[in-house]
Amino acid sequence: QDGSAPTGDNTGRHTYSCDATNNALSVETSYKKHLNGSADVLFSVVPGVGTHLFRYRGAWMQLKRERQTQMMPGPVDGRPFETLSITTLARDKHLFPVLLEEARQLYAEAEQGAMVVHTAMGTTWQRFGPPRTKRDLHSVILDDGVAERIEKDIKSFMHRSQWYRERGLPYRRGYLLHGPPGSGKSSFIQALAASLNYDLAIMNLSQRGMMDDKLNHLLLNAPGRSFILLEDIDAAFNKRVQTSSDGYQSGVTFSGLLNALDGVASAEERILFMTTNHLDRLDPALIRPGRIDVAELIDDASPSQTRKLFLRFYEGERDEAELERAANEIAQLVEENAGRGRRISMAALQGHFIRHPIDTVVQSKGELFP
Ligand SMILES: Nc1ncnc2c1ncn2[C@@H]1O[C@H](COP(=O)(O)OP(=O)(O)OP(=O)(O)O)[C@@H](O)[C@H]1O
Repeated sequence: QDGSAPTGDNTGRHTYSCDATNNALSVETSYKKHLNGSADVLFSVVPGVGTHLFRYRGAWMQLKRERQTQMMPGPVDGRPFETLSITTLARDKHLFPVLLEEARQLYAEAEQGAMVVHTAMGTTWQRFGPPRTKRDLHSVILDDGVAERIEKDIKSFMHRSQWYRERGLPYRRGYLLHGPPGSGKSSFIQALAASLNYDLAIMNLSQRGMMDDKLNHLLLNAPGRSFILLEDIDAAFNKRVQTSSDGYQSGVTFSGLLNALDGVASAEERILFMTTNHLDRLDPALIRPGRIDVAELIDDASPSQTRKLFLRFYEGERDEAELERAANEIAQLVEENAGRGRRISMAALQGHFIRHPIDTVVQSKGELFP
């Protein structure tokens, strides 16, 4: 470390130079903060800014890493532009395509099986931590037919770019998932994106400093091949413009959201998901083709979801007939309580299954509806 202030930003990616001279290595640190407050820190040693010599398949090559003062514009993460130049003797130049192809493959392997999550920071999108392991779509259990309907719709949209283009329509689709907390809205969107090899760009409209113009800019400059997720959209306009004690203003207005959704059409595909716990608080003007094309209720646990979640959790721990009996018993309890207007979220059911091994899960079922 050369004692200078780290370059970087609040995403947690910092680069410290080991040495100001050439051939220096840099240590790149990235951290990912979890919701429970814990953090993972990763280090990697990379060639620092300057000139480096290395051997590749018997040939000497020179790598020059230069950093410009300008920052990368648009949906990337505010890092400076860099140029990497590789030089070798003319007799070894056939190795360039080999080296680039190997680099491409290594990159693809590292990203495979993982999805990148971007979050909105100011007016740019930033990668949120290292790529995440993809969640299996079948691990999110929605009520019968719901997941299949959404999946079918989105796949059909993905095959219709030509159709939209020929009719001069903006190539966009909007989905609204509404329902109580802990029903799997966010988990499903994340798993669906992963299953279709898309990344996720998450934005919360009520986050500090979010204003109409920022929202518009972020939507227009969303990262490529990503689902955009606007969380808790109702929370935003209930507050209107707020000024906190430090004079900081934030607030997205309803007309600001409509403008951003309708914004200047680009040829790029846009797949937008919105979630809310309160459908009744949304203005019907939102539900219009191009803004929200498909709205689905993602509700508290149904008896069928309860059964499936149970079987997924305890699969293989008893013989099938015994598991079926236990699953049905819990599902029946959920059904009886629903009849009395008492519902339970999938998140709460999951919590119960995590707390109890198969031996105690049925006898402690009373805890589900205290
Ligand atoms: N339908 C489901 N199937 C499997 N797991 C679920 C389901 N619903 C919720 N969970 C589990 O509960 C937790 C919370 O779920 P999630 O955040 O997706 O809910 P949500 O509906 O988006 O909630 P909120 O409205 O509060 O954002 C996650 O750990 C998830 O695995």
